[in-house]
Amino acid sequence: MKFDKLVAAGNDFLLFNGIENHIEDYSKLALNTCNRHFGIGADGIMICEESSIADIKMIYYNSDGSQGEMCGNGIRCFAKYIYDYGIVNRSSISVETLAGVKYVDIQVNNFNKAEKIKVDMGYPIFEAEKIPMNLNKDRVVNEKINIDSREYEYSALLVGVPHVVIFVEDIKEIDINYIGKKIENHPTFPRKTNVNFIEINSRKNINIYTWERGAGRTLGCGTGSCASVVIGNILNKLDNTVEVTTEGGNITVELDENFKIYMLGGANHIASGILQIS
Ligand SMILES: N[C@@H](CCC[C@H](N)C(=O)O)C(=O)O
Repeated sequence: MKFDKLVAAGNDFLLFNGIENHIEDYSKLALNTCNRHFGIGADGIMICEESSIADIKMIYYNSDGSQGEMCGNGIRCFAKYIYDYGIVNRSSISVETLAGVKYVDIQVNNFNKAEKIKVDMGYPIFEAEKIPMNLNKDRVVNEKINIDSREYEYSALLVGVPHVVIFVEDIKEIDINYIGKKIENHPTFPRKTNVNFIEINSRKNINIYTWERGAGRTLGCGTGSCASVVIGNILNKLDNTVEVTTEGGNITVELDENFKIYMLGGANHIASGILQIS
């Protein structure tokens, strides 16, 4: 079966055409192909399928074989894949995801290939119950969580997938592999969570380190970048338009006055190949 590898902000993905191929088990496909030693290597996979409510359906699985409702860097790669291969022949595309229909605008280069992609990410969800969390609160802002003997001040919200946002003075001092995994699996989050550590450079620029639910440490996270800007804005630490510096590249996040989120960034095609199915 043909695969393509794309990357956005250092978050790498394998894309498969589910319209042309019958794929038996997406979870197994993700586990096998994302493995960086025995597979191709990626943070997750996406499959395109026909949609009855949008131009196209995006199915997302993390590298551990779990399904994700949405992926911010992923949807930019997905849009590039769909546009560049002419699967949908328009530069404004609606994409069905498990987190609702997302609207994507593609800016093309001189070779008629997708270069910059703007995604209307919709509205964040703040109610603890819907994130979901074992808490009864309308907003989870500046709550406390204990990991081993240390207390962290965190905020949580749903931007398609659950996110925890923690502001720190120096992100390099955080043992994200250890703390990220602990918070991901903390009993407060019955469906686990993504975890973002943020260092503020100015009201318009932050650095972010992310630990992803289902994928572990990644170089960037689109939904995590959006979640972090929303919380930073609520706490009056950040403006409405923020450049998010991930370890794999920059993403611009814009909020309107009602917290509707727009995410803008690039996506690159790395390779195409044939997967041997045994
Ligand atoms: N890489 C992501 C998020 C992918 C989904 C996530 N790990 C989950 O299942 O919660 C992004 O760029 O948003």
